[in-house]
Amino acid sequence: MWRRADLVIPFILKTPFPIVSPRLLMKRTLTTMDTMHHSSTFLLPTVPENQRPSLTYALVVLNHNLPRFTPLLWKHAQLRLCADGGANRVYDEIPLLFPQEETSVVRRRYKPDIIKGDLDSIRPEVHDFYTRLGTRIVDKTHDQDSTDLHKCIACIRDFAPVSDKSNLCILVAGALGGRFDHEMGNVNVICHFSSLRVILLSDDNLIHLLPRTHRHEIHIQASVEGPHCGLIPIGTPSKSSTTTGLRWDLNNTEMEFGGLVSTSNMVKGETVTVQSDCNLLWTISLKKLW
Ligand SMILES: Nc1ncnc2c1ncn2[C@@H]1O[C@H](COP(=O)(O)OP(=O)(O)OP(=O)(O)O)[C@@H](O)[C@H]1O
Ligand SMILES: Cc1ncc(C[n+]2csc(CCO)c2C)c(N)n1
Repeated sequence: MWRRADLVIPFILKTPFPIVSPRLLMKRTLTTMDTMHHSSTFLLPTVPENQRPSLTYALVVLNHNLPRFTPLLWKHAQLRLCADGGANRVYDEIPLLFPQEETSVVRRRYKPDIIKGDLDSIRPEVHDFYTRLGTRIVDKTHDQDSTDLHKCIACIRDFAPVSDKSNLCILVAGALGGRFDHEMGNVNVICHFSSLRVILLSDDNLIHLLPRTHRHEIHIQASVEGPHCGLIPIGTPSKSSTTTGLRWDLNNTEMEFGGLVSTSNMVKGETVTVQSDCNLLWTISLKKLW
């Protein structure tokens, strides 16, 4: 659980996926490589007892169309940030998801803990509204070399309590389907913070990184996601990727941009496993339920 004091006391990052040398990595691959589990239970209205995640969630709202399931993410999260103009989205769009309720009541219920960025997009009335509610507004105008999302993830990484770091999961709402430079900037952020679990979300898609340091088990929540999926080598070509549970499985397969990348693939059952010599992006379609 985050307390206010936790937000102001920096801690040294203890990476959940320690950096290992290629030789050691090879040795571990041949012996035991740790398995990392992934499950989109944060998209379920109620999570069954036997699927309760051991993760702590933080939510970052970006300045693009809010996914309709944002209230669900908000409920799961223990810390809620808006990246600059993301605050306008919470202010304008959350009340539209509750048409039966009074706008001002809904607005007060959805109070971000922090608004962070260069603050060139948040509107003055939105800034005033959340200042009065007690939201911490962090102005970083001088930094024009990193995106507002980058600033938010760095803030969560630096200020989350040490005990929460290894099971911290950051959900990013409104990350896809907008301006392509912003989308690529958002994907770059998950690569930059590759030791953290960061999940990019839109109404239609979910994307996260599968670090090469681990074997991965993805537990498909078929009621909310799939069947369309993809595995994409990002940054460097993969000499060898192997999967189970896909319509078109990879078997020590090479992948690279300009050659083969696994798009338009499909999940077959409840579990997909992935192992690769490179970091891969995992993407899966979301169902139109909300
Ligand atoms: N069209 C979009 N598609 C995807 N993500 C977006 C889009 N617009 C904004 N974002 C995300 O929301 C964050 C906040 O955006 P905002 O519009 O407030 O500021 P910006 O000046 O456009 O972004 P930045 O300062 O990060 O370049 C951005 O850092 C980015 O991650
Ligand atoms: C090579 C290079 N390309 C673009 C930018 C501009 N830029 C990158 S992130 C960002 C957002 C700040 O909120 C801005 C303006 C830069 N600095 N360096």
